[in-house]
Amino acid sequence: MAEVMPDRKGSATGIKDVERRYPISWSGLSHTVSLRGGRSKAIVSNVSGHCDPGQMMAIMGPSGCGKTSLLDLLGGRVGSGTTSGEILIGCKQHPANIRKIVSYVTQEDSLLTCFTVRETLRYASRLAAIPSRAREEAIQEVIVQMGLLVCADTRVGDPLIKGISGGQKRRLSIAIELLHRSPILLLDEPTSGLDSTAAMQVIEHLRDVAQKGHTVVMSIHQASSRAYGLFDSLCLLSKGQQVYFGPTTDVAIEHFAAQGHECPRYSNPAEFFLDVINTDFGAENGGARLEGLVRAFEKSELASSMREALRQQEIPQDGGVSRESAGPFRQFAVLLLRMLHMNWKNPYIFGVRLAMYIALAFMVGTMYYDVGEVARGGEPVAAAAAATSLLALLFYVQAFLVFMSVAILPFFLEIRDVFRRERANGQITCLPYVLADFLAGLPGVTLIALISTMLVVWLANLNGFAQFFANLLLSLIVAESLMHVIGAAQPHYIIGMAFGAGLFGMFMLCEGFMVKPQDIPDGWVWGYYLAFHTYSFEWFVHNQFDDGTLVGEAVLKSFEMEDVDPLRNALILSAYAAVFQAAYFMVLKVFHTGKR
Ligand SMILES: Nc1ncnc2c1ncn2[C@@H]1O[C@H](COP(=O)(O)OP(=O)(O)OP(=O)(O)O)[C@@H](O)[C@H]1O
Repeated sequence: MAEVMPDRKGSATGIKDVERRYPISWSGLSHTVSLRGGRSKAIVSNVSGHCDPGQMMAIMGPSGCGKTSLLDLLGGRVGSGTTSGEILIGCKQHPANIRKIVSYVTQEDSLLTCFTVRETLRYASRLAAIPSRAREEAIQEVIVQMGLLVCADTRVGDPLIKGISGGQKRRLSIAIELLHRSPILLLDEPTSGLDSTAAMQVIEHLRDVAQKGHTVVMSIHQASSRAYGLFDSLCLLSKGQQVYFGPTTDVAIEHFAAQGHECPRYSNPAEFFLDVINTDFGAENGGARLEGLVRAFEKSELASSMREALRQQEIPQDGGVSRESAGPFRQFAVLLLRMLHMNWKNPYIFGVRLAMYIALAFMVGTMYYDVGEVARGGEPVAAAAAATSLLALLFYVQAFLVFMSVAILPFFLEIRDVFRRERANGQITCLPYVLADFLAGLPGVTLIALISTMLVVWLANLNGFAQFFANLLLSLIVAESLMHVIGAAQPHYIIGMAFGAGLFGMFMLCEGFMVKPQDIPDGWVWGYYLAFHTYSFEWFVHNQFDDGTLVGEAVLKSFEMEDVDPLRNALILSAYAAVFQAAYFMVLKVFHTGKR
C-alpha cells in the first residue's frame, strides 16, 4: 500500500522509467446528476476501492452501470453534478499536479488523421520531453508493445483517406499515453473494437506496464478468462452500486458462491459475474437480488479489509516529481512544427481554399477588367460609372473573400479534440497552443491574400497594391481569429457554421456599403461600429479613391470617408485580431478542460 521505490532498471523508454509510484484510492464515492423536471439520478453510489503501483485493476459491470463515470471521477474529469466521498492520488486529495500524475485514455480516440502512427508518436514523445537520443527507441518499443508494427507507417486516416482500423486507433491512443510515462494510467474500454487476440495482447502489455510500477485501472466490457486472470483486482458495479471489490482469484468466486451464485466449473468467472449482476433484461427479482449482493458485499470480510487498506492510504506521503513534460517554449516549438507539418500533409484542405480564392479573385479581376483605369482617366460619365463598379468590387472583396474564412471550421474541430485530450492529460497548456496555432496559420493566409491581391489589383487596375494586400491580409486574420473563437465555443460544427455565417452576414450589411454610414438607422449604428468589416471597407475605399481625381474626391465625400487614416484602421484591425485571439485563449482555458 505504501509508496514503493521505483525500479531503476531498464532503458529510457516509455514504460520503464516511473520516477515515482502513486497509488490511487477512493472511498464512499457517489455522484449524482440533475435531470429535467427537477429529478436527480445517482450515477455512482458509495463506491470504494484502491489500486496500488504495480497492480492492474478492472472495473466491470453491465452497460450503463457507471464504469466510465467512475473513471471520470478518478481522473478529475467530471464537470457537472454533485460528488461526495474522497479520492486520494498518491495519498493526497486533489494534488496540484494531478494532470502530470494521471493519464486517461478515454473511449473516444482523438487523433490527428493526417499523421502516420510513427509520426503521431514522434510528436507525443517530443511533448513528453523524452531526450532525443532515446526517442526513436522509446517509440519503437511502444509500437511493438501495442502491436502497431504492421501499420507504423500508415496514416491514422479519415473518412476520405482510409487509414488504420478502429482497434489500431485504440492501441495508438494507449501508446501515446505510455510514452508520457504517467504513474497512474486510467483506461476506458481499451479493448473495445479489438478482436480477442488483440484484446488479450493489449491487456498483457498493460500488465507489463503495471509491473514496471505504474498503477493501471481500466474499465472493460468483456474479458476472456485468460485476460481476467491477468488483473490483480476487480471492481464490479451494477446500476452505480458496488457489488464486489477484491482480488480476481478464487476469493471472488467464493464470495459469489457464499451468496448462492456458484460459478460453474470451466466457465469464465468474468462472464458469470456479469450474468449474475445484470438486471437490465428483466431478470426475475433482479432488483432484490442486486440489493442483496450490494448488502452482502458491504458486510463481507472483503469490504472490511478494503476499508483497512483505505485507512492506510490516508497516511500522508511525501509529494514528488510526477513525470517529465515539455515546458511552454518546447510545447510551442513542437506544436508549431506539428501544425505546419499538418498543413503540409493536408494539401487538399488548404489547396481547395486557395483554389477557390484564386478562381474568385480571377473572376473579379476579369469581370472588372481595367475598371480602375477608366475611373481614373475616363470621361466624367464613364469615370463615375466605373467608380460605382469599383465600390461594388471593393465590397465584394471585403465581404465575400473574408466570409470564406467560415470554411476553416470543420478542420478546426479535429484539432480541438486533440487539444482537449492533450491538455486534460497535462501534456500541453493553452498559451503555447494558441500562439502556435496563430503562427501556423499565417503562411497560408498570407499566400491567399497575396495571390488574391495580385489578381484583383493588377487585372482591375486598382490603386495601392501594398495597402490593398495589407488590408486583405489583416481582415482575413481577424476573420480566421473570430472563427477560432466560434469553433472553440460551439458544441457542433453546424451550429458554428450557422453562427459564423450569420455574424458575417450581419457585419456585411452594416459595413457602410449597402447603406451608407450616415444613412444607417440609429438603432443599427452599433452594428456599423462593431463590425470589423467597417474599418476594412473604409480602408479599401480610401485606398482606391484617395487618388486626387474628381471622381475619387466625390466618392470619398459621399461616404464621408475623406479623413480615413489607413494606419488607424490597420491598428483597429490588429486590435480585433488580438482580442479574438485572447477570447480564443479564454474559451479554451475555461471550457476545454477535458471535464464532462
Ligand atoms: N451527465 C449525465 N447526465 C445524465 N445521465 C448520465 C450522465 N452521465 C452518465 N449518465 C448515465 O449514467 C449511467 C452510467 O453511465 P456510464 O457512461 O458511466 O456507464 P458505463 O458503465 O461506462 O456504460 P458503457 O459500458 O455502456 O460505456 C448511464 O445510464 C448514463 O446514461
